[in-house]
Amino acid sequence: MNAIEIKGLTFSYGNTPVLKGVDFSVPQGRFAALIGANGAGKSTLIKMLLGELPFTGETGTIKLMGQELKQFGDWSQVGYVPQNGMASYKDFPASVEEIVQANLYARIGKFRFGGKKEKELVDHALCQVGMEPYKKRLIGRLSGGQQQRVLLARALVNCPRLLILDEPTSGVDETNTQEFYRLIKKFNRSEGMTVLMVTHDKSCLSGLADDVWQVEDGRMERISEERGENCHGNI
Ligand SMILES: Nc1ncnc2c1ncn2[C@@H]1O[C@H](COP(=O)(O)OP(=O)(O)OP(=O)(O)O)[C@@H](O)[C@H]1O
Repeated sequence: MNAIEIKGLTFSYGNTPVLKGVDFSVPQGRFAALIGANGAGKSTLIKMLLGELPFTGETGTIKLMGQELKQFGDWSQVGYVPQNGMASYKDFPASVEEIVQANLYARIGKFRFGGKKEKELVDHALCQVGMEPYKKRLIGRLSGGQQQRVLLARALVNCPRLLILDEPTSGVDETNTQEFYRLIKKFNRSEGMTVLMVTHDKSCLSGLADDVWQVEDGRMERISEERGENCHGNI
């Protein structure tokens, strides 16, 4: 099954077309990278996948885990790490553990606070990314690379089947970038977690991504693969 399947997708901001008939799929368990020039439409595509932009069936189809986006409801299956996720929240008054736990509200419910089980899940997610020792610290008092690791823990706390990352290491130094990629690859391989990562860092892709897709002129083309049969169109 494809974790992501997009057919004939078009999207415009006002009268400006950005996506002009995108065909794209990521089979479950695979690691796909998305590259393309500034303004090519990568983040727009991610926003559409996350249901953050208006979408009508007339402009193509998006399926997540085999379900039409409009019907898809279990967002705990999807983890998301944004670009420079906490950069505009320097004084955000929440601790690392609160930031991660916030992603558990769907299971905690509106009327109570997280209990022992939720605290264990948060600790586990923070341990996985090496940030458990910082759990009481305010998020704004961490470095950019550390904040991105916390956002990765936040994405992982629900054990998602699909992890989407939008330039997760922009502004992160080389050593921490490599460590970040190593972690993502580990979850992809050991947990079978499907990964879609937007990146400008082409040098990282060898040995990391199974497929590399390029967005150009509103369309997508698969330009390379490590495991697969052909280099164009859907798998
Ligand atoms: N909210 C918006 N309203 C109007 N136009 C937008 C909006 N957001 C993005 N755009 C335009 O849509 C196009 C695609 O933008 P998008 O952010 O998807 O590109 P990108 O490939 O992610 O770029 P980058 O690599 O710079 O992050 C760009 O021309 C951009 O200026």
